[in-house]
Formats: sequence, structure tokens, C-alpha cells
Amino acid sequence: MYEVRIKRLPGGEGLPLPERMSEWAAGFDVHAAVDEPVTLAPGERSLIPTGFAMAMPRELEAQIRPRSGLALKHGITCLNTPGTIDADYRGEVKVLLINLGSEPFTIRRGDRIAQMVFQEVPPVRLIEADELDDTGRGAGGFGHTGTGA
Ligand SMILES: O=c1ccn([C@H]2C[C@H](O)[C@@H](COP(=O)(O)OP(=O)(O)OP(=O)(O)O)O2)c(=O)[nH]1
Ligand SMILES: [Mg+2]
Repeated sequence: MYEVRIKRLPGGEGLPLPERMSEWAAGFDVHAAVDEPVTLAPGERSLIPTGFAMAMPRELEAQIRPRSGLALKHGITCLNTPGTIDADYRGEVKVLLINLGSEPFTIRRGDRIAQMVFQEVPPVRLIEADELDDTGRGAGGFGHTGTGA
């Protein structure tokens, strides 16, 4: 079990902290900490504050992912999905929403706009090499194996 410290910022006063909406939910829903409603016209994007900051162990990252219901019903998604929250980031977590739907969409204070999923980040060191080992795939990619059965 990892422990993540979470700090409510002044902008998040009165809002719930991120919360799981079912017992085994992978994601903690995050709430919009906007003072006034924000309306996104079709095609428009906006960086929405959440009113909290975190300190997680260095083995973790947090991903900000869209909520499927908002995507299906309104075309609202995260432009940079999944957003990456680095373990050393201490600023306010923000959600970059974009309206890919055909109608304006309004975000109000407290709305659950996205979800945050924690992931382990394996320790990795890059080692520069002149040669790489051979594989069956080699350099084939981008549809190299086709689409049929
Ligand atoms: O959806 C997001 C994505 C990022 N961040 C914050 C936390 C993250 O640690 C930091 C940097 O994000 P990222 O590395 O994706 O952005 P960058 O454009 O590479 O900025 P930087 O140069 O600050 O790393 O911004 C968010 O609050 N929400
Ligand atoms: Mg970065």
C-alpha cells in the first residue's frame, strides 16, 4: 500500500478531495475547482484547476484520464490523455479538458471532470549503444503485421 499525501489548496475549500466512487475503482474522481462556471465551445480547451496538490512516493506517477460518460455523452475528454503527474510535482493538479462534441459544455464547481489513476514507474536508466540485438519484428511497425485475421 502506497501512501500519498494530498493537500487541499485555498481554491479547493469546500470541495471533496479526489474520491473512489466504488470500492475497487481504479480511478479517483477529481472535482473542478472553478470559481465560476466555465463553458467550452465545440473545439475549445481549458486548463481546469482541481484545488489540490500531492506528494507521492517516487515509485509512482498519477495519470489524469477522461471519464467515459462525459466523453460519450458530451465529447468532453482530456486533450493530453493520460496526463502525467510526476512524483516530484508539488503544484496544483490541473485537468486539460477539450470539447470534441458539437454543443457547448459547461463545467461547474464540484463537477467530477476526470479521474486520477496511480501507476508504478519502474526504475529505468538509458544506456547508449551502437548496436541493438536482432528480433523477428526488426524495424517493422506502423501496420507491418496487417489487420486481417
Ligand atoms: O494533465 C496534467 C499534466 C501535467 N500536470 C502537471 C504535473 C506534471 O508533473 C507537470 C508537468 O507535466 P508534463 O511533463 O506532462 O508537461 P511538460 O510540458 O513536459 O512540462 P514540464 O516541462 O514542466 O515537465 O504538470 C498536470 O497538473 N496535469
Ligand atoms: Mg515534462
